[in-house]
Order: sequence, then structure tokens, then C-alpha cells
Amino acid sequence: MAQLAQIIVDVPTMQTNQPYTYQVPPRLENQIQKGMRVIVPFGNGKRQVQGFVVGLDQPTKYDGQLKAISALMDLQPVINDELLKLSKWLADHTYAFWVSSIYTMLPNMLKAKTTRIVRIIDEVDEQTAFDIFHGKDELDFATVQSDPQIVSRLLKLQKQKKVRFEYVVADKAKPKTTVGIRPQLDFEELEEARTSLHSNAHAQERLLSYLQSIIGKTVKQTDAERVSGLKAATFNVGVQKGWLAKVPVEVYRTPHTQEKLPNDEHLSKPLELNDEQQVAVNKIDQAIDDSQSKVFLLEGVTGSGKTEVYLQSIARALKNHKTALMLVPEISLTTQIVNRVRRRFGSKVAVLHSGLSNGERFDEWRRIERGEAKVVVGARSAIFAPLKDLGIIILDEEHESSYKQDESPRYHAREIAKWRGKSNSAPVVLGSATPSLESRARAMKGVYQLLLLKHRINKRPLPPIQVVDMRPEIKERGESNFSRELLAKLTDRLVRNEQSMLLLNRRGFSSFMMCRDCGEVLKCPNCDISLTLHLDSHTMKCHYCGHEEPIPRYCPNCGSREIRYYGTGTEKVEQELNRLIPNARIIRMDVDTTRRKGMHEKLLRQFGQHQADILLGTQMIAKGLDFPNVTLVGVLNADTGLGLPDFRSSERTFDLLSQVSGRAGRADKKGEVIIQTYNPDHYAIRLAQKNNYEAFFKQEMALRRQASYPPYYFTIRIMASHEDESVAARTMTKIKQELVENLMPSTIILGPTPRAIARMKRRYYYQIVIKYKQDQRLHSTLQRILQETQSKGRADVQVSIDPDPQYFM
Ligand SMILES: Nc1ncnc2c1ncn2[C@@H]1O[C@H](COP(=O)(O)OP(=O)(O)OP(=O)(O)O)[C@@H](O)[C@H]1O
Ligand SMILES: [Zn+2]
Ligand SMILES: [Zn+2]
Repeated sequence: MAQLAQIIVDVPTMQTNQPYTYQVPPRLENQIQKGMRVIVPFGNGKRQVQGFVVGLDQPTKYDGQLKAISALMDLQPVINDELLKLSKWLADHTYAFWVSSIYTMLPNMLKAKTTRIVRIIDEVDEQTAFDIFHGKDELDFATVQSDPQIVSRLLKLQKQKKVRFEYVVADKAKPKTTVGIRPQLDFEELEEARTSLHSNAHAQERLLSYLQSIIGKTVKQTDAERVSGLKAATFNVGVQKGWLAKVPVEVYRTPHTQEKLPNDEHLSKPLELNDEQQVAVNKIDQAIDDSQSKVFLLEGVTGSGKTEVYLQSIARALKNHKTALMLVPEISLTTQIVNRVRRRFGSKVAVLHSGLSNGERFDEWRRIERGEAKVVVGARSAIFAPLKDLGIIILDEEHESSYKQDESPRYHAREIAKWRGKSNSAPVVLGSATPSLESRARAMKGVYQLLLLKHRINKRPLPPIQVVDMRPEIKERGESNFSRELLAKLTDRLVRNEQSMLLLNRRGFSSFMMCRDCGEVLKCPNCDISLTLHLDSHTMKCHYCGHEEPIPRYCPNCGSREIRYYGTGTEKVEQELNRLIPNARIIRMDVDTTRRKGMHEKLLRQFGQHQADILLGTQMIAKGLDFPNVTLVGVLNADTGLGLPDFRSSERTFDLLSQVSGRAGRADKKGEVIIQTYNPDHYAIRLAQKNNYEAFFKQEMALRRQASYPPYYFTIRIMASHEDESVAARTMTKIKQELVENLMPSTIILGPTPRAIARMKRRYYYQIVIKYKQDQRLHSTLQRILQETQSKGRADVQVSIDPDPQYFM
């Protein structure tokens, strides 16, 4: 009788995208469980790879030639049944590899590192032993890989059977430990030791009584020293006498659990809800109590108290002994929002964001997995947090495109939230001041339940918005980032000791070098895109591939010295502002000033403490911030995103303007907003000015219907890339043919066309966009296309399929 296991191996190719059957050796039979990591031989047998157990059969009579599992890497499953099922669904629906989907759900540390080593198995000549192997009997192949001479020597030795290539799988998932103290004697024995002590051995006596108080426990030495008041030396004596042992104890690398929260008493209690909030909370509570997997769309204007609704719903789930998951966009995952949740729920909260080190993330993940954390706040990938018994799932700012992952697996957190809501019988709350058209349309159809918060807290008015046409400004005064109105208002705030926020819209925007004589624009040698000037490093950088070069002094095309810098970066705006209002204190927030860990929080804290008058920043300041003293918001360039070749560009502009306007006048001081633009008549700007989401929704829906775009149609993008442009184009022509032959006539197929940024990282990109309402043959056709194009021999053409793409650039 042999037990068999189905394993997904860590070899992401189309051929290996299904479970392989392995034999479970008898010694592992009692231990192995679904969801554990294993090491298995793969291919020619020498190679060892990591894999995941996705199925276990009852022991059957089997005596074929199946390979056996080499080792188990876990004592407990690292992926539970719910998430395992989800991983399969995810792979199918996003056209991704199953193993990539599993890894997406797990902390990086659980991805074992495979190294190729060369091992000496027979005597080799002295030169090889010393020069290549440095006297050892094995060698990490990666260290010599780039030296063709050494490689060819090793290959020769392999032929002579003197060395062997092996794969070693090393588990990186090491919990962090510290020194712990553990009594080695029982109470009586310690008592005995005490009576035989010298009468002046006070410290030792105290140690013995302390040990008696922790029998059967392990205590961190630092804690033991603190509690007992004894020195490290005394504990060492205890070790020598055999009273105690020093053993490793696990500690969490969780940065915030030790850190004390600011003492902000009134925030720690639930606020008294206003009527609108109460209605929303009641509806959500009902669904939590009844374990209904309903989807709510909580549409509330900025400052209407959506966050308080989330917090009270989370409290309800916890009261029912369930857990809660709250997602916020990475960019607004600031201490402000995290602290609001932590003040309410304390150490039950785990936080997952991209600023954590791999170790910290692994430890937060384990706190969740062990049920120690019941509330998770995090960015996109936190949707896979291993919480059990979910009682509620919340997506704040549900319209944010960053909830869609733009690399494989190309999932949208909203879809995963709905899947997990169903699987846990828990409601999902999608919150936004400006819901995505897709969600709002579903709410209108009754698929989602709409909950409205129409007013700001205490009926405070939304700030009035003034639109300033920059065209006459520039004509009269020359190039400037600041209109007279905006300057006057900024100065006025300074006098009144109030604060302002300035947004520089960076979407679709860059600061480039152009020659005034010949018009040459400095472009990246690898990508079809202009290089961006970075004043801090004094270089030109490509934002796609990372290429970097010095700022040129002469035009590389015609040699002219008239090469100038165009466009506006935050640094340049800051310089101009310093000149125009010299006594204003400015904090600049952009990718450059927030790159260092903790800077984001630090700058926001400084602004919150009024150490600056003006917060100047990019999109990262537009969302979720709540500063009571901010009474003026200025948008320097509202329209840079409007010209992009993307059907969502108006929606994004409207969202951004509404969000950032909402930062003004949130407390008792009245706020106002100035929007500078070259397109004052564009409907997205006009309707944002009027705070009229409803009218924007109607007008945008009409346009989408006319052009057959979402939410009327679903879209899928297929992309092929190759270093040779004609190969990419030819692949796409073939794919197009296959689509036309197989899909329903009602489905619209656009392209193939070169992508808007046609060349990136030395590869040419072609795309096809499919628009469909319902097409039963679509899924299987796409799966087949993927199979065909990814099969061996054609690996140099990369084909990807992106369901519901958020960008078409
Ligand atoms: N019921 C309430 N009573 C008093 N104050 C409240 C109440 N609900 C929320 N607040 C306060 O009102 C302010 C705005 O609320 P909150 O930040 O939750 O709004 P929001 O809708 O999430 O805002 P945004 O979408 O603009 O980020 C906060 O300072 C919050 O503490
Ligand atoms: Zn030139
Ligand atoms: Zn580049």
C-alpha cells in the first residue's frame, strides 16, 4: 500500500501547470497534510524543487515507478483549504500559473531558495581543488557562472564523473529567536537548592525564588532580568549550577507591537454615529449577524465618516467571534489610518504593507495564521491574509486602480474580496467618495446594496472649488506654476496661521530634456519613452527600466548648447514657491523625499504638528489624510492625465480632484479649493468643481455605452512582446485569427496594434483588446492560446492575458 500526493511544483511553465503525483515515503505518511511545502525531485532526478501538496489520496495499491517526496518543509500547512481553493480559482481566472498564484498569497520567506552547487565526488587535480573549490568539496555555482573558462572546466570534470551538479533547496523561513530562561528543576528541587545556599548569597536566592515562579515556562532573558532585578551574571551562575537552561524563544519582528500608541483617549472609544452612519452600520451589522455574503457599496462624500462605519462594523464582527479584513490603497496606508484602527482594537491588529522587511511580513503573517491577530489592515495583497472565520471584508477607496495587480497573477482585490466573502459567508463593504463606474452600475442594478453618506460630519459644507484658467495667466505673466489667485490665497493662509496642501498631478507627466534648436528629446535607449530629470542625483532616469545617465550639456543630435529642461517636477515647484513666498515653510512629499523607510510618516507627522505651512506633493497626498488645520487645497495642474489614450482618463481625473478637494475644511475651519487647468471646460473638471458625482456618473456612463466600454462591456487585453518587432506583430496576427474563428460574433476584437509605449526594456509590444458581454467560448479559447504560445520552443515570445486591465498604455 502506498500513499500518493498531488504536488504543484515550483517550475512555472505551462507544461507544469498541473499537479504531479508523487509517492509519500512511509516515514512521512503520518505527517503530510494538504497545504504543506515539500521538496521533490523533478525532471532528470538530480534537480530538487519546492512544491505544494494540493491533494492527498487514500493509500492505494500502486507499484508503478513514481518518484517519492524527498522531504517535508513544514510541520503544519502554510496554506489552508480556503486559500488553496482560491489559488486554483485565481490561476484559472487570471491566466496565471497555479504556483505563482500560491506564492502571491504567501510571504516571500516561504519561497525556498534553490541553489545549484557543484560537489566533488572523485579526486580532482590540485589546481582545481585550490583555484576553483578553494579547498572545500562544494561550490555555489552562481559564484562562477559568469566565467566561461571555469564553467567549461567544470563541465569537463562532470563528464569524467569527478564532480556532480546538485540542487539544494534552502528554507528561508526562519523565525527570529532570542535567549530565553527555562527552569530545569521542579519546585521542590529548587527549594532544596535554596536551603543549601550560603547565607550571604542573596542574588542566588532571589534567582531561585524567581525560577520557582516560572516553572514550566520559558521567559525572555531581558524580561526575566527586568522582572527579577537580577544581573545577567547571576543567570549564568544558575546555568552552571544546573538550575536553569538558556533556550531560544521565538520573537516577532513586528515593529509596532512593542511601540506604544499615543494616548488619545477619545479616539479609542466608538464615536456616536450620526443618522446616516447609523443606517449604514445597522445594515452591515445585520448582514454580519446573519452571515450573509452581501456586497455593500458605501458611497460617502469626503469627510462623511466612512472610516467610523468601517471601525464599528469590524467591532461587530469581533463581537461575533469573527475576524475582519480591511484594505486601503498602499499610498494612503499611513500611520493616520493605521493608528485609528490600532487605537480601537489594540494588539489584535496586524498591519501588512510594502514597507515591511521580509522578516517582519513573515512574522505578521504568522500572528494572523495562528489567530493572534484578528483584524488585518493592509494594502492589496493583504486580501490573502490567512484569517479564519472572516466576519467582514472592507475595501476603502474601492475605485483605486492600485487594487489591480499589474503583473501575473493579474488579480483585482475587489474580486478576491467577493470570493472570500462568499466562501466565509461574510459581507463585503466597498467604500468610496467616487465609486468606480463598474461598482456604481452594479449598485444601480441591485447587485450591490447602496449605502449613502451624503453629508460631511456635523453637516460641515464641502469646500467651495474655484477653477482657474491658466491660459490667460501664462499669456500675461509668462511661465509659472502659480496663478495670482492661488498665490494670494496661500499668502492669506500664512497670515491666518492655517495650512495648505498643493497637489502636483504627475499622472502621464514627466520632466524631460528637449533641444530648442532641433527639437530632440532625450529618450531611453531601451524603451520608447523620454528620460526624466532627477535633480537630487543629477541624472536622467528611465522610469520603466531604470536606465540612468548624466544630464547632457549639449544636444546629442545637433550639438547645440540650447538644451533645456521642460515640464515640472515637485522640486522645481518647490524652488519657485520659495522664491514667490520666501517665508512659507514647505514640506515636499514625492517618491524622492519618501524613499527612505519611515520618511512618509515623519513628514506627515511634522505637517500635522504644524512644523510647515504648505504640504506640496504628488498623488500620494491626495487620499485619506485628515488634518483639521488645512483650509486651502490647490491643484497645480488638473489636466495632465486627460490626454492619455485610456478610456478611464476622465474618471481618474474626476476621482483625483474630488479626493484632494476633500482634504480641505474637515474640521471647524472653513476650507476652499483652487484648481488650475488648461481645460476649464472639460466635464470632468467642471463636475468635480460642483462636487457632482451623480452628474459625472451619468455623463460618463453615456460615453461608455456609446464606445462599448466597461461597465457595459468587459475587457481583456492580450499582449505579445519580442525583441524583434515583426515576431511580436506576427504572433498577434495569428492570435487574432484564432480569436475571430472561435469567439462569438457579438464580441469585439480590437487590434493588433503597437502598445502606446511600444518598446520597453528592449522588447516590442503589440496588443489586442477584446470587448465582450457574454462569450462562453472566450475562456477556453484564451486558455488554449496561452497553452500554444507558451509551449516549448517559442518561449522567446512572451504572451500575457490581462482580464479587466486598468491601464491601456
Ligand atoms: N459620528 C461622528 N461624530 C463625530 N466625529 C466623527 C464621526 N464620524 C467621524 N467623525 C470624524 O470626522 C472626520 C472625518 O471622518 P472620516 O475620516 O472617517 O471620513 P471619511 O469619509 O473616511 O473621509 P475620506 O473619504 O475623506 O478620507 C474624522 O476626523 C472623524 O474622526
Ligand atoms: Zn539639437
Ligand atoms: Zn528604459
